[in-house]
Amino acid sequence: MKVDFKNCMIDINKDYSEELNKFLTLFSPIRETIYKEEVEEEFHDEILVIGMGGSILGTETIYYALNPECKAIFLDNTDPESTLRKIKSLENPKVYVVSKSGNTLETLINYKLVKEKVKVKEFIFITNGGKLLEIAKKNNYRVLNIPEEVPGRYSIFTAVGKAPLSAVGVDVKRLLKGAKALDQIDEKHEAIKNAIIHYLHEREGRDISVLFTYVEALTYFGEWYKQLVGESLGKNGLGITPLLSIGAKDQHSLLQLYLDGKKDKVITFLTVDNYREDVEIEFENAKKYSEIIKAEKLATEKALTNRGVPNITVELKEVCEEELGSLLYFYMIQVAFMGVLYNINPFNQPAVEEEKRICWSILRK
Ligand SMILES: O=P(O)(O)OC[C@H]1O[C@H](O)[C@H](O)[C@@H](O)[C@@H]1O
Repeated sequence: MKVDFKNCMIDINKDYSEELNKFLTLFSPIRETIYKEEVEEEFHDEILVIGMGGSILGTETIYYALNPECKAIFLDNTDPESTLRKIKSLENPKVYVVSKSGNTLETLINYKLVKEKVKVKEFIFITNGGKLLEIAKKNNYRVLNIPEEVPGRYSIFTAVGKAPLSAVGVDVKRLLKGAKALDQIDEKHEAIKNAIIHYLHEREGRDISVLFTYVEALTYFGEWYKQLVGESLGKNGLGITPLLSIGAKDQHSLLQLYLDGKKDKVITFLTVDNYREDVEIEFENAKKYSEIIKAEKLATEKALTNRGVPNITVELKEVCEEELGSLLYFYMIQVAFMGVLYNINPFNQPAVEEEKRICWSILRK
């Protein structure tokens, strides 16, 4: 992957070595995960993953981006229509139940529903404790653990992602290879630079981070990015707001706002050099279909730049395991380093506990 900062419209003129040293200590448990290759699950032609937030979004990101042959269904919410439609489509799945705490309400109820309604080939629990570990022990399910010091939304390179992804045939070693390719972390690292750029813009009031993906296969990456940014940085009245847009179609819905609305945004284009599918077609001077969306992205980039809207382009060679491993690791570095710049803990999410307490009390009335 490569990052183009030419339209970032801000100068980095401070030494961040002190913050970098603090970051390297903070980030070390996450760095360790990309060097552990132990988890390889047997391939199965139908899997179901049950989880929430960091326990499922990374796996969905990679699955939906690569779109492997094997069928995978994800229960990541409690919407009855969607959940029951998914459950009805299952025949005899291998089921991964993923929850670091083991106490997440949605994961517990979705496990119970599947246990009662689906003929399951095998349950594998990826958890460190709580009610789920008790259930696993009682039913003698296989249990995989997550390094305790790795927060959920940074855990894609642990068994959380590696187990279900290897079960659907994703080449996890290539995923890790992509992350390792970005593991020489110094002040010149592009993720560190991108962190400082977004931090400095936020300090000047540009606190909305628009992820404008011109690759529909990376839509779920946007969901993962939302949680990573929202939960890591939204503390003590601080943070930036992640907003997902899909190119080229959002040029016809949100671009007016980005061009002529409040100047409170930093746009990140997410593109590929090579689309995995393409077709020859003559249209104006274009000879291939992919030339259209590339022209649209370039035009949008120029229009935003002409209006003084800061924008950065992150370009993957194409959507593949290595590039996805690099992309996820890039943003984990960026967001964790932004936590250091804000002097907050990017790895917890204390505020969400209040909602959970209230919900359990409602259900227990
Ligand atoms: O993995 P779990 O313990 O089930 O947690 C799943 C998710 O729920 C929590 O409430 C947090 O919002 C997320 O950071 C976490 O990823």
